[in-house]
Amino acid sequence: MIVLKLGGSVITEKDRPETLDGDALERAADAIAATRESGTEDLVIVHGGGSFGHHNASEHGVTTTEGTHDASAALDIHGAMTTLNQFVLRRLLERDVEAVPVHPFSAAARDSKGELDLPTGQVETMLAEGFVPVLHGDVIAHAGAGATVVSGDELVAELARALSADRVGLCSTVPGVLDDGDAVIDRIADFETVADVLGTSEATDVTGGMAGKVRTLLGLEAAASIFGLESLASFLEGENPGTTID
Ligand SMILES: Nc1ncnc2c1ncn2[C@@H]1O[C@H](COP(=O)(O)OP(=O)(O)OP(=O)(O)O)[C@@H](O)[C@H]1O
Ligand SMILES: C=C(C)CCOP(=O)(O)O
Repeated sequence: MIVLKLGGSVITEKDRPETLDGDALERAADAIAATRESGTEDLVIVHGGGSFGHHNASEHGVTTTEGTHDASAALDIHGAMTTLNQFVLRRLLERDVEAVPVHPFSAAARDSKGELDLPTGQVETMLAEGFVPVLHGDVIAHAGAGATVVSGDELVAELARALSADRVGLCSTVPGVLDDGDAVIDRIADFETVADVLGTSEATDVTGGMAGKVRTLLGLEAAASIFGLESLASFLEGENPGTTID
């Protein structure tokens, strides 16, 4: 079983609020549809926010740790993410991928230490019935903090653990994690050796950019790959393009 994240930076124009990158989303949907035709592996998709969600969260001062008790602020962030989710679902459905939504705001929560609790029974039943569940970064209730952001990367990690994923892929706007000479780093096994080159996102991003991504993926049992859109098809066909985090 594969857990795949479509980075918000790939499927949107991240520096222009609420702007889809329609071409990139179509290319991603084409690659997914092509492997669904031939493949039998279960697939769970998570997408990030890009220019949907991060701008709204930033305007309301909401991050993964700073919450809000203002329901309209939470709905503003959630609404941007469900709008993007509709675009993603539609492009997949147009290609006969049986994609169905799972909205984390209604399914997950954090405890007072910020630990994510994401029940996955519904995702497992969807998979067993042949659907492709599509989750997304969102706001979720957070004990003692109101509602905070949950990143697509956190959801990927939690799903990979709970569903014992065989493969985890993060399709981003870069061909992998880059070193200080902009070459793709093949393999990352610990945070400290790459900490100096890991930055945040160049665009508005409340969830930590590449540094947050690597940190989240390092704790996983399954190896994870970070790669660019040009390598999505090869990842889905079983290769390990870009950077492997294990
Ligand atoms: N060493 C690095 N190698 C590659 N990218 C890096 C590095 N340091 C910082 N970055 C930044 O991280 C970005 C990718 O992180 P980002 O969180 O934007 O990705 P995403 O998951 O695709 O998007 P989103 O968080 O919106 O879902 C790159 O576009 C780049 O600007
Ligand atoms: C900002 C929100 C609501 C979602 C963030 O998800 P990410 O783009 O995966 O970090």
